[in-house]
Amino acid sequence: MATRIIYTHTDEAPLLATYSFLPIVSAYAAKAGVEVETRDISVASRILAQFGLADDALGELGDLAKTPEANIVKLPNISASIPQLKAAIKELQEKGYEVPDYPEAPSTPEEEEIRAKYDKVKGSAVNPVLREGNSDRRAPGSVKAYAKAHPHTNKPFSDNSKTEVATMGAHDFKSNEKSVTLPADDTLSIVLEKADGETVTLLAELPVLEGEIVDATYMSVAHLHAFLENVLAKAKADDVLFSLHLKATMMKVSDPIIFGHVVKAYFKDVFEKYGADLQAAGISANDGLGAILSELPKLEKGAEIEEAIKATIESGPRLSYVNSDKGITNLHVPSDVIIDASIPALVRNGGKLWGADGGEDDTLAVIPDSSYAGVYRTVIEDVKKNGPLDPATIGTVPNVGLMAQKAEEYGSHDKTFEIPAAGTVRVLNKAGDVLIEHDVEAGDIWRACQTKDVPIRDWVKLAVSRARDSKTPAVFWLDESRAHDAALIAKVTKYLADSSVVGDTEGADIKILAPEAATAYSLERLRNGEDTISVTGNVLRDYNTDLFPILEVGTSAKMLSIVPLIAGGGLFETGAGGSAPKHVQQLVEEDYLRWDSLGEFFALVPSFEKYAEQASAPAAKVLAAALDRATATFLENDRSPGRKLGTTDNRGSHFYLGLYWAQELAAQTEDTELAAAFKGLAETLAANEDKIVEELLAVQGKPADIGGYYLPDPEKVTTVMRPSATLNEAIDSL
Ligand SMILES: NC(=O)C1=CN([C@@H]2O[C@H](COP(=O)(O)OP(=O)(O)OC[C@H]3O[C@@H](n4cnc5c(N)ncnc54)[C@H](OP(=O)(O)O)[C@@H]3O)[C@@H](O)[C@H]2O)C=CC1
Ligand SMILES: O=C(O)CCC(=O)C(=O)O
Ligand SMILES: [Mg+2]
Repeated sequence: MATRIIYTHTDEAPLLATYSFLPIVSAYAAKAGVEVETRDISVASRILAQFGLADDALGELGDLAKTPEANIVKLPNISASIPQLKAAIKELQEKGYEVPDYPEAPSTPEEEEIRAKYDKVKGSAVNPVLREGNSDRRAPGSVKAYAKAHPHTNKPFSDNSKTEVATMGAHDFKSNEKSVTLPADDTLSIVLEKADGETVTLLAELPVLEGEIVDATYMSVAHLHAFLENVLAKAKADDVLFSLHLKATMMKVSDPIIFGHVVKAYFKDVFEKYGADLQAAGISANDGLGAILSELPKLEKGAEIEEAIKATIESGPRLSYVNSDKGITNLHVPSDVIIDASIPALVRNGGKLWGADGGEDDTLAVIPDSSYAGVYRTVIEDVKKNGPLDPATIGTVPNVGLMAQKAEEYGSHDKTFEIPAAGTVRVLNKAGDVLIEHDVEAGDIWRACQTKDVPIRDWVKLAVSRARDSKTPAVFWLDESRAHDAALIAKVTKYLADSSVVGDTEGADIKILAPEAATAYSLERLRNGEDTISVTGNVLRDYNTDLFPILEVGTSAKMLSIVPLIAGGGLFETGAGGSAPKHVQQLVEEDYLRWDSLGEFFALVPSFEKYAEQASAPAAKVLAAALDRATATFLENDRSPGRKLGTTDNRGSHFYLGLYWAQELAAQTEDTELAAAFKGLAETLAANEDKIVEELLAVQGKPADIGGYYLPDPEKVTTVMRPSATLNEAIDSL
């Protein structure tokens, strides 16, 4: 397979930005003989692929990620909740694609098959496929320097702030966890023996490898209900906003169920009275209040139910709102409030969220499972006690995350079950021995997780090499009182002592601390201006790489996010954040895109470097070095998009990056042919700066037509995202 860089087409804001930025990248790369191709892994394209109407680009890239040739630049994509999936299906149908409706309650084999296809598209369906390596995310030095010179505001909590985290702490995933490390390759099975003696096979075959850690746990639904009743009463008594924080996208099986329980608990009276009507109409609380409200007009008692819902909101604990103007509550859509981004945004905002009237207030942040809630609780307590973190002076907390081969909770979906009847769930080996068992009740959410040994070794090795290379202390965030973590600690300790795995650890400062202690330790160092690498499992990888960047540099979009693939290739993620749906809304309303592509700029540097190595193409290295210097100039000159109309937006930021990059290429002496090729463009762009900026600003302020949301029209988007004829001509004639 010829070496090439695959630049992914995804969704929402990063997709729009791609229409502006990729023409520049492709033109520059072509001059250096670097091949850049695109693959469409948007949610729309993945739906079409399931029904044979588009290529299976994700499948292709998943295979590629397992080879040394892989060089993939992966932009953030939508991890679709059911309401988003249905909206995408509707848009495709309206555009003439023959894709079936989403079967809410499949009753025939054909419907089951359709449902299974959509389940492959649902939730976080891209990242786990491409992430065939562990994760190295950090704020580049230039970004830290920029943040220190131009600190954003982390607001203080008020003296009597009532904001706090509520979590179960018992009878939840954390407290019920059991773990085993497999002594040999095996095939496990998961069975439920019901109280009446009948045996149900939940999963017939679960192949495992020697040294693999398998754990299982469950959340008791009865205790979840009791907890929710308490927290709803507490939010009401304390007169704070009630907000729920889950990861319904990544935890696509368990968390929508938990979300549904919260919706049902908040609207308890409504569900007691009208639950049967809603169920009969195929309306699921798991899809959120938004989905319920939009289906009500079709119901005979629709108006009555809507009144009851309104009355509950008025009399119940005050809800936090995602968009007060549009009446979108925290409980509207399971994917609107995603914990990794939502809690850091809350901390940055002085512990306040928004209420029904758009005013800010303190909140009771509800995180049902206690596995990682303590991290956020520790941060909130720290900020309450010591004041906000000051971006001008604090250090940094980079992350090395265990992620490969669907490690831990984020790979648990095919092993997660809403238990149909009381009994005992058992994990058995092939010989029939019981490895793990739990007594469960109907409705409990039971799940198993797998963590393979090869990724663990690779992760420990990566942590040590990052600690050594950056001369930064590293802390493994592992809790010996948690069964899974205890198994992991045994391996970490073993591999740290094995130089054949980690090389020389001389001089590397490495600790193991439980997550809360690790948070406190890292925060103390952070306040002293010191850096501490967090070495974590997959969930804290996700949480920490939004949390610390948002507090340190204002956003996780500016992160360097590298996935050294175990097979030798490279996956370069662009930033650590998501696809910023609010940004699309702004573009459509006023032709202004505030998406910051720094993550893309940073990802391309190591991607070109990798290409240089893979294809023995020194010109790619020159391209990388020039881009790196151009990005530094870009930051020095403050060329990132502003937030408001009338300033340089995403498109203008690409012009400046293109200008600086061309100037760097023209000025370098390593590859004189390349320098000559860019001389003219660098001059043209510099000479036309005012004209280009004017052309880019001229379009702002009016609605923009992109011809769709999930599958926008490429021609229309091109027109919107490339509005400067002068810039286009210069780039296209390179
Ligand atoms: N790697 C991936 O593929 C990821 C995908 N996702 C997906 O993204 C979607 C949205 O998730 P959400 O939790 O809202 O998180 P986002 O990171 O998309 O958004 C949170 C906020 O962060 C800011 N932000 C994020 N990226 C940028 C950027 N490049 N430039 C400027 N600001 C940025 C925006 O703030 P403001 O509005 O103030 O400008 C945005 O509203 C979901 O579908 C989710 O599943 C989420 C995380 C990672
Ligand atoms: O895949 C997803 O849904 C989100 C991924 C994410 O948030 C992350 O990796 O930081
Ligand atoms: Mg994340």
